Amino acid sequence: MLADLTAGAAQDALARQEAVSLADVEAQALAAPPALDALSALSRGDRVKVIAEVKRASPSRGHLAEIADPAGLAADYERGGASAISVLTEGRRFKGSLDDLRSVRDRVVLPVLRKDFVSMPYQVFEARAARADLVLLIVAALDQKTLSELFVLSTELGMTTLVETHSADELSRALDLGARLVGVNARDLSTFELDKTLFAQLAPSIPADVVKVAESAVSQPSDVAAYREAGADVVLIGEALVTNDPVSTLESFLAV
Ligand SMILES: O=C(O)c1ccccc1NCC(=O)[C@H](O)[C@H](O)COP(=O)(O)O
Repeated sequence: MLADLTAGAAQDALARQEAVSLADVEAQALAAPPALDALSALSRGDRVKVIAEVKRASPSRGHLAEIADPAGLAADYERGGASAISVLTEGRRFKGSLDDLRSVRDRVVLPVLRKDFVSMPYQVFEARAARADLVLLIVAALDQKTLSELFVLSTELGMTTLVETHSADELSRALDLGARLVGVNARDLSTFELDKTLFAQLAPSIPADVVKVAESAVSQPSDVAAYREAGADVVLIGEALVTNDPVSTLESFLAV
């Protein structure tokens, strides 16, 4: 599944490259206003922070929410206390787009994450051209050379990279890069199985100065509390926010 998602996202990026060349998208990226300092926005504070996700659908859950106005939803997230917004831009299975990201960027002042299956420099330039402040790189989807090249490119463009892991080996590959923002996804992206204990298993191996993100599987405040107890600085939440009232649900998660 992860290989299919990554290959599909690359195919779609190559199709967009027919319309806007690599040189043009690079020029747009370099001309964009500077990225916001997402790492500072997400660094450990007294309370857990939330990256709130704009997520219409997913391979594991199918249709989740219509979200006709992604910018309006992001504004609700901002009002509810989110520290950053994640926008799924993958079109085939998540029904997202870069237009969603651009409209969110225009509405909120929070850092915005491009959440996609990135495997090519073109997609990193696109993210910055759309004024994303963060980009996701999934260790399981990339060999170490490609991962490193995309990480360096994202950093050179001024973005923060959320490096996503799902095992001890992937975590060590993320730390080898010098990643400052590391995610542990409870969801196995190939089987969709959720392991809410994975973050607690891997977190002790993440250095104290690395910002730790627990991703997926939050459905109630006690899930946020458990991630926080296990050392999460940040929790990334999608489904629970798009299928419930976003402001009050977010507030309940932040009250733990
Ligand atoms: O959500 C999926 O089904 C999925 C399947 C394959 C690859 C990625 C997938 N989701 C991306 C994410 O990791 C989540 O959108 C994100 O962590 C939020 O998760 P949740 O709060 O459980 O919606």
